[in-house]
Amino acid sequence: PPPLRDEYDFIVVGAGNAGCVIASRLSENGKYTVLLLEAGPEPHPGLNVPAIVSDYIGGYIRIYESVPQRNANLENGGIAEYPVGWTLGGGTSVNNMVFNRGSPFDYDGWANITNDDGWKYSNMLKYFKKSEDYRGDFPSDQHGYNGPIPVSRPRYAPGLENWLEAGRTLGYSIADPNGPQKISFSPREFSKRFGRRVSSYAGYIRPFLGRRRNLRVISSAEVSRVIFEGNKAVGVRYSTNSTGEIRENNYVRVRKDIIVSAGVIGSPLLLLRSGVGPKTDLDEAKVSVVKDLPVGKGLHDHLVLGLSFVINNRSLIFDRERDLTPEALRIYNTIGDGPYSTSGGYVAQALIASSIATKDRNSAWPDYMLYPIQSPRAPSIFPPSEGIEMAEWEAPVYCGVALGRPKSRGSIKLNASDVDGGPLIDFQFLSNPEDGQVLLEGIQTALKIFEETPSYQRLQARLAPIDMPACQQHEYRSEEFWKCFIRQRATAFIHAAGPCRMGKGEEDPDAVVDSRLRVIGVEGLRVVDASIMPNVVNSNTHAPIYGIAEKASDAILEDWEAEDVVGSFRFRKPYRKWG
Ligand SMILES: Cc1cc2nc3c(=O)[nH]c(=O)nc-3n(C[C@H](O)[C@H](O)[C@H](O)COP(=O)(O)OP(=O)(O)OC[C@H]3O[C@@H](n4cnc5c(N)ncnc54)[C@H](O)[C@@H]3O)c2cc1C
Repeated sequence: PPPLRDEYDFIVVGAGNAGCVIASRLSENGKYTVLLLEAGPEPHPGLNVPAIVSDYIGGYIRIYESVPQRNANLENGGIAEYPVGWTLGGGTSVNNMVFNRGSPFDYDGWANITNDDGWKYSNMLKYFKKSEDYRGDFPSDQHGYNGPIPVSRPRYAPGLENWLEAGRTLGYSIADPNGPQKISFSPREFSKRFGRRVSSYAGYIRPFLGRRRNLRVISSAEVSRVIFEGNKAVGVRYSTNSTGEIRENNYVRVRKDIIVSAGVIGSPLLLLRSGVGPKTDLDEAKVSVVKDLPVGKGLHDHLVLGLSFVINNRSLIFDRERDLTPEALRIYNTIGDGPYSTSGGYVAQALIASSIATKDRNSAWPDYMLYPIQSPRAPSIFPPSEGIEMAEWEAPVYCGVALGRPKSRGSIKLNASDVDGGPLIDFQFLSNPEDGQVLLEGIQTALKIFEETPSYQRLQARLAPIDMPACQQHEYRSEEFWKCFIRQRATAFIHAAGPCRMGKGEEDPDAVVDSRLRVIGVEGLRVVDASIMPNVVNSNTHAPIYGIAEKASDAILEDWEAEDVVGSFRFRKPYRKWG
């Protein structure tokens, strides 16, 4: 790698989904020096093989826990686990790779909130296209074909046809999951090439390592503070831990901008520890205040729960023990498909609008997502299938029910008695009752799909009995029962957003960054990642973050190119005077 300098034009904190895009784009034209600091290590190559990610993921995530929630996840004491990627590539090195861009209404809503039409879907489209190398089932002018992130889906997709047929029966169209979102059923597409994961690190950074002398990447380097002189961010302190030898208090200075892309927990935490946040909270934690801003407020996440069903056909599930055979490995290595290419049996999804969307006059804007998981091993956020009684020819499948446009808002705060320890994360799930209503309607639609459509009736699909003592005072499957079930089971979908939300600027009391993602009221500091979304998109989050980061890179380059022109005039003026 190029030698470490004392000072860089740009320092990017966090080589995750957004950070890799920013560091890559800012170093592309060769004019600027860029340092990319990542707290986690190099990712393990095993993370690239979708079916076996769970064997490796443990060493490459950090798991936070929420404070006990009053209305959600009660079966786990209200504590929602929140894992984040802790490795080069961040979330994109550990996630399930489901690629969904979200609804045009999501982005048009951000344009309204920020008063900046640059965020409208029609203006974001070029950035989505720039990030994408589309190989999916729905080619159109909505897609890019030369970007760093390949988007495709394996042909191996057990149960996909049943799902799509059920959608058609219920009157839904089958649509592109990554084009402008519609109320529809779809196959799922993923950020994979040849059945292998392509993370932000693999797509945006690795091809240029050693080739760009102006780009330096350091892994296992955790930034502890942004350092200010007055209200100007001038550098960062970080510790390194590459060879097991910890070196604290390294310092590096910045000439132009520090871009904080440390993720939805890491970014607000770093800002708060550095003195940017609500004055009362910082005073309580004895952190001296650089700028009083609502950092940490506005945290929210999609809320998800799993329903377990049983079907009569074991060939329609991915069963790891049965399916990962030497022959399957041969197929995977030859054509990049087959059981090794599946992200745990994720094959399809549906996006639907509830009565709440209609009440809000947004009936074309879906607000919940349903997705089948064709596997006995559900993600850890769902209960295991072991307890389900079934015949040997039967198989368990799950249906994920996810709230897409949550209205409840929570917060992330420093723990005042341990500023450098874990934060206090409070999603305030279901504090807005409309969120529970949307989930209830989601459950009802899932039941309709599995119990009332011929494609699942042929599979003799049935709901696995729910044994939930906390809800047994309610009639089984009554509305009250489901409301109780939601409070017991619903948990974080790991798509959190909002604690550094963007807004109109200084006059907007809820905003931390302006629409060019500059931290309000300080100089030389930006935030670019999931935490800037004022309202989370109604979709999985990694495809939208590629678009956000591409747009932000353009804004940063534009701003500094304009500044450099002004700067050169500032420099020349005295010459003219003296001349
Ligand atoms: C298990 C899991 C499954 C998921 N599945 C999907 C899916 O299928 N599809 C989808 O679209 N989304 C999925 N997501 C969500 C999605 O991946 C994330 O929302 C998204 O990648 C977050 O991007 P980001 O840029 O905001 O942050 P991240 O990608 O999390 O990047 C932040 C980076 O900053 C680093 N960091 C943090 N603090 C510091 C510090 N102080 N100093 C230096 N570095 C720091 C972290 O290690 C990390 O690498 C999933 C997430 C997880 C965890």
